[in-house]
Amino acid sequence: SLSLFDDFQLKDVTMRNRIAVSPMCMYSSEDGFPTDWHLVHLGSRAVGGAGLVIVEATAVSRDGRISPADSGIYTDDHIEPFARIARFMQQHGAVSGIQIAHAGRKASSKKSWEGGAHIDTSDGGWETIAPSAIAFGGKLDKVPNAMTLDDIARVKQDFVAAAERSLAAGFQWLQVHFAHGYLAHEFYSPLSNTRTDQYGGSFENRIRFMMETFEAVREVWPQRLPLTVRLSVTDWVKGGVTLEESIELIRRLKSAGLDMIDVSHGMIVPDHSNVPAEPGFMIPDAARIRRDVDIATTTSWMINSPEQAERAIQKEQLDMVTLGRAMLRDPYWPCHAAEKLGTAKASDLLPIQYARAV
Ligand SMILES: NC(=O)C1=CN(Cc2ccccc2)CCC1
Repeated sequence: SLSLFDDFQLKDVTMRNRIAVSPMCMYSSEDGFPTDWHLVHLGSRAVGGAGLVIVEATAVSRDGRISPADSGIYTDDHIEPFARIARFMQQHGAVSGIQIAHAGRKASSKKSWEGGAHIDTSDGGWETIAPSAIAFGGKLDKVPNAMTLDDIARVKQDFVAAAERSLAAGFQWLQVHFAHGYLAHEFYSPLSNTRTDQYGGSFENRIRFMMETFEAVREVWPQRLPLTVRLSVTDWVKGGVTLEESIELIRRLKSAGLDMIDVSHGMIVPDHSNVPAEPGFMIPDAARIRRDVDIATTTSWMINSPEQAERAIQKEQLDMVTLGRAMLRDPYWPCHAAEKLGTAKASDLLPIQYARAV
C-alpha cells in the first residue's frame, strides 16, 4: 500500500514524499515583497525534508491583500525575489509551490497577531470589493463595494497575470485560493453573494467566477505542471455552501483541468463554535471527495502525528498531507517522521552539509 515517504508524481512533477507545507500567511512583507524572513522560513522547511513547500497566500493585486504586510505578486518586480526562494527550495529537494489569492471583503485588515480588525482608509487601509455589499462581520465590519462586471473582469485578469509571474519566478506548482471566506468563496456562498446578475443566485451563477478564473489561469499555466485549488467545501451553516454542492463544483473543475483539490472549510462567517475540532477532522470529507470525484486530494487541519499522516495515505484517504501549524513548530517534521515511522532515512532527506548529523 501507499506510504507517506513514497514518491508522489502529479503531471511532470515528482515529490520525494507526500508531505506538503501549507501556505501560511506570514504578514511579513512590504508592498508584497518577500524578504530574508521568507527565504529562511520557507527554505528551512525545504531543508527539513518536505516534498512540497507552498508559499503563503500571495495577493494578485495590491487591494487584494488581506493586510498591508501580505506577500503579493502583482508587479513584475516581485518575480525575482520569489525566484530566489523557489530556486533555493528546489535546490534542496522540495517542489516549489505558491498560492495566489484575493482577500475580497476581508482585505485591508491588520495582521492576525494585531487582532486582524479592518484598517480605516484614513489609517492606511483601503476600500474593499466583494460580490455584494455585505460585511463579513465581527471586527471585519467594513462594508465592501459590490463589484461591477468591469471589476470582475479586472480581478480575473489579475489572477492570470499572477499565474504568469509565478511561472516566470520558476514555481512548479500553483494553488488558486478559493477558500476561507476570501473573494472567490464570497462568490460561491449564498451567505455573502446576493447578486441578481449572472454571478449570483443559482449554483451555476455562484460558481461562475471560480470557473472563469480557473479556466483563464489553466490557459496560461503549463499542462505539464500541477494546477490546484484550495476550496472551503462547507460553510457549516444552514444556507451556506454544502459538501454535496462542492463535490459537483470539484467535478467541473476537474473537467476544466484541475490536477488536485486541497480540501478546506469554513471562514465565511465569524463564528466557528460549531466546527468539529479533533485531529484530522477534515480527512473523512476529503476521502469522500477523492473517491466520488476520482481526483488527487489533500487536506490539512490538525494533522500532527506521523502515524496519523501515514494512516491517511495507507488507507488511500489522501494522496498527500498538508501540514500547517505542525510545520511552524518543527521545520524538520519530515525527518522526525521518517525516524519515528522507520519507513525512510532522515539522512536521505537532509542536505549533504548535515549528513554527518544522523
Ligand atoms: N490566508 C488564509 O487562508 C488564512 C487562513 N487563516 C485561518 C487559520 C488560522 C489559524 C489556523 C488555521 C487557519 C488565517 C488567516 C489567513
